[in-house]
Amino acid sequence: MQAAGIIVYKEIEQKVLILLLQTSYGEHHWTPPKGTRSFPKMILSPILRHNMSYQQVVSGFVDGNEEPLTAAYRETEEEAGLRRSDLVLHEDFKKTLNYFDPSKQKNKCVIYWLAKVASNEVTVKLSSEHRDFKWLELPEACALAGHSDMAELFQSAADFLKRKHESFPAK
Ligand SMILES: Nc1ncnc2c1ncn2[C@@H]1O[C@H](COP(=O)(O)OP(=O)(O)OP(=O)(O)OP(=O)(O)OC[C@H]2O[C@@H](n3cnc4c(N)ncnc43)[C@H](O)[C@@H]2O)[C@@H](O)[C@H]1O
Repeated sequence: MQAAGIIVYKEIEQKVLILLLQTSYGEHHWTPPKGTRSFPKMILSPILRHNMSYQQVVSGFVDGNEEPLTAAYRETEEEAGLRRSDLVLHEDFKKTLNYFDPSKQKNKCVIYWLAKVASNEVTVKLSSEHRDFKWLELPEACALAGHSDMAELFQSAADFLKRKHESFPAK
């Protein structure tokens, strides 16, 4: 099972705050916006949100896979209400998590990108799949996500940003 998502963050007073969403189902766990490239979403979402014709969508589906980054953007918009234009993507950050999903009894592979909000004024709008969201500093985000591989991912994102800031020092 393949999924894709985006670690969305904002910077306030030189603090990096990571966006986590809490599911409204199951164990109510917290993750960044992400999701599986599922058939119903692929069919309905472009039709409803992007005015694509049914034929365009079906031919895209039959032709192969939705690009993982496209899926990551789509999931972020569906789950958090943040559009592509609300985000500034770090194209050189891309990491994969592999784990066993106990609820679906399947191995899962999730590709994550990293993006900063274009403006700190953006508003998160949840879908019915989530019941809460938080912007958290690294230690709190790691604790709430609750999985060591996710904590390592957040840490590698923080290290990546630190290196970037160091290579572009403030004047
Ligand atoms: N328990 C449930 N009850 C009812 N409906 C449910 C359900 N679980 C999923 N659904 C349905 O599935 C839909 C969403 O499915 P998807 O469209 O597949 O979206 P997703 O965000 O990838 O799903 P999910 O929350 O299951 O995945 P995650 O990997 O975080 O989490 C999957 C599992 O892996 C664990 N996990 C998450 N991240 C992990 C990590 N980094 N390492 C190890 N385990 C991790 C989580 O704790 C969780 O147990 C929902 O709309 C809902 O209808």
